[in-house]
Amino acid sequence: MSGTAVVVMGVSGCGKSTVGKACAEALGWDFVDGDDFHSDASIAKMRAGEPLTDSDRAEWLHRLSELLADAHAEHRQLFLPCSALRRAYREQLRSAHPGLRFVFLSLTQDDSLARVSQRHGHFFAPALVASQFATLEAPANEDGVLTVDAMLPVETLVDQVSTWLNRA
Ligand SMILES: Nc1ncnc2c1ncn2[C@@H]1O[C@H](COP(=O)(O)OP(=O)(O)OP(=O)(O)O)[C@@H](O)[C@H]1O
Ligand SMILES: O=C(O)[C@H](O)[C@@H](O)[C@H](O)[C@H](O)CO
Repeated sequence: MSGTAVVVMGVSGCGKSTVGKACAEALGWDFVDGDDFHSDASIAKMRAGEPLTDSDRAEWLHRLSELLADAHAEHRQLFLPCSALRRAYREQLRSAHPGLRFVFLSLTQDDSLARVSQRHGHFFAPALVASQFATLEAPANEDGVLTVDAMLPVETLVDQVSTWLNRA
């Protein structure tokens, strides 16, 4: 699995950071949080309850693509949480890292809203959850994708991801 990178994707509150971090710890891989690559302007927008546009996301995805290209060149094993809501965003990331994999954490809008509303100290405004679902293009029929139920316990999700990676 040398050089494997996994983008943990899905709408806000699906558990990308939690599950990505737990998988990285369990497997001894690197963890880099995609949210750390947003511009200050994008963070301010999300805090204010304003959805990001394609052009807001373009620069962010460009930075993440550079990170993935470096990881590929260095044969780094990496978990990277990134919403990657649209297929075009995923294609952009794939073009930076051949063989890039995605774990899609799937959950309902009600469950996402409940999680985002209960979470404290995070910039993401709960009012934005609906727009996340409006933007989401689920990664059906795409190669290298594992879809999992985001409401399962974290340990179960780590097991599912590890089994999938070991099978490849
Ligand atoms: N499998 C799970 N079971 C129970 N609670 C979970 C699970 N996954 C995440 N959570 C909780 O749900 C909330 C959202 O999780 P997290 O911040 O990891 O989501 P996220 O997808 O990274 O969100 P964002 O994209 O908004 O940063 C947190 O309070 C976290 O503790
Ligand atoms: O693509 C987007 O609309 C945004 O990037 C969000 O999804 C955030 O990155 C994150 O999920 C919030 O914490």
